[in-house]
Amino acid sequence: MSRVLGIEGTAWCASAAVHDTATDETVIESDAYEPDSGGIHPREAAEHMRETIPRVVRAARQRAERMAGDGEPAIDAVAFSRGPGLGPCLRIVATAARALSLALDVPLVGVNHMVAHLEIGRHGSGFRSPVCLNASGANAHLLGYRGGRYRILGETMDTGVGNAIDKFTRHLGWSHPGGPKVEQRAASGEYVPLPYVVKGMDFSFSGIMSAAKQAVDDGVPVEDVCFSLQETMFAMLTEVSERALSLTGAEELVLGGGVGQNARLREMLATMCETRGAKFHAPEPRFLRDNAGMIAVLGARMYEAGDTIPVSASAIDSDFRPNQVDVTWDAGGDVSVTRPQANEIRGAEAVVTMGERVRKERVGKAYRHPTLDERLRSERTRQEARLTSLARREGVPTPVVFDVDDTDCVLRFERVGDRDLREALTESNVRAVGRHLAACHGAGFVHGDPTPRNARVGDDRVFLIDFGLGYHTEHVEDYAMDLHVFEGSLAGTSDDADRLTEAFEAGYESRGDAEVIAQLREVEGRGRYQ
Ligand SMILES: C[C@@H](O)[C@H](NC(=O)OP(=O)(O)OC[C@H]1O[C@@H](n2cnc3c(N)ncnc32)[C@H](O)[C@@H]1O)C(=O)O
Ligand SMILES: [Fe+2]
Repeated sequence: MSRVLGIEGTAWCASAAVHDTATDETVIESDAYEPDSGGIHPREAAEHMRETIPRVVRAARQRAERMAGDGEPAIDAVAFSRGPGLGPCLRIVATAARALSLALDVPLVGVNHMVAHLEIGRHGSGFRSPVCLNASGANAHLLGYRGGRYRILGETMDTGVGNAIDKFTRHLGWSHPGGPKVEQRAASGEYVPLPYVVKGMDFSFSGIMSAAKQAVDDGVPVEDVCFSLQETMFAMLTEVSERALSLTGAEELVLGGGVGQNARLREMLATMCETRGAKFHAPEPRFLRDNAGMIAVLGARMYEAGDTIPVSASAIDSDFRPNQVDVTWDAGGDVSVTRPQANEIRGAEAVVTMGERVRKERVGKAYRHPTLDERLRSERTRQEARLTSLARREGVPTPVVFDVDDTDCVLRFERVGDRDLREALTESNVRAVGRHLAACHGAGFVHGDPTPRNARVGDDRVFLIDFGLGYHTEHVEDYAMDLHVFEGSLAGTSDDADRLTEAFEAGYESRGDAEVIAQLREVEGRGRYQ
């Protein structure tokens, strides 16, 4: 049993909290930085931390003393947000934490802010092996625990979800944070189409933000743009969450991050989970937005697992990624991969009935706006039929398409393979996938969602299926993204990802363009905190 004081201050929220593991009580003292105009200015934010951290820490210490029994130490350890975040802010928080740990002579715990955003949901729900959606200011990603670390199953390729919304509201001259204001104005809006960009479990917000700004400049009512922004961005997040549940076989979803305070996002995720028969948990708002409570809760778990650091090794890391953290506490079981196949499979998007032939119906999604829903379903049905046939002509094994109905969104295919690649993850099979993707790219299109689930293995061939997210493109970046999606799903689902990734790339290189592999390295190395 322990009582841990946590300190948070990665960007806008100066906060200190105490978590008592005996009573499961968490008290939080916060002081928000509110810029006079524009977005967060790093120097002003750091100034805010300098001014307010001592006060919130003092208040939290007083609360800890009141919680402690007679003769008992009030605080057993000091935990702090080590990153990611704004360097000048992180340094002030770290300095305060080090000083307090030395003064009280208690251990120091360095917490990853993003892992804290999701662990607070796991703590509150009691879920064992959830998929976690972090929808915060500077980030947006899907995580699943496997083999000692949280793996990034999917993430934004550019801006974090909250920052994207805030950039849009800055264009309108609204003050920071923009998220709550967009939610308010959306209440009276109507749907207008905006770009919808999902690549496997990755996604991008840059196109939609420019389109939203342009729409306002063109005179589209602001309420309508706010409404559609939410409908589109949150449908993207819900779709990738569903795909992650489907790919990993997980049956629990937890939400984390400041954007999780948005009622429409929570509603969409809850509806999606209910339809799938999965469980959904969103922490209460005080634990969703930045707060030191989540730092104290995870800090206490780490402290009890002996995961403390000496002051000399407590440097901050402004790009600290969640998959860099060695999980020392009980993070539940690995998300599983393969499950027995039934004749009716509910994938992320469609109901697939396997008879002599395969019938695939893209069913309506109750969570998304009907107009958007119809558009996505019929576009993807048509696209899947076209690209499946085109890939065959390029020598890639794919099923024959017998029938396309883009009104009811039903396709009928030849049945191929006898299991999917998740159950046959061998080097030679992933090498074949590499070769097949190279052939598609050579013909000027991408698959769009190449995961082990979308490859079927037969006696002597590996078939690609499910081209619904594919599109024609000449951009090397798009080809690299295709590879990135496949490699990401290997990392998320296999314990042997490194060896398989190598084989996959060797297969690609045997047919494909070396420039694409070079671009893939670029994509992987890109700092995504904007
Ligand atoms: C690295 C760290 O500093 C960063 N934290 C962060 O950005 O604060 P957080 O509290 O998790 O999220 C703030 C974001 O959450 C958005 N937000 C707050 N209320 C919202 C609402 N009702 N609807 C939509 N967005 C909302 C804000 O506009 C802002 O962009 C992060 O976790 O990425
Ligand atoms: Fe955050």
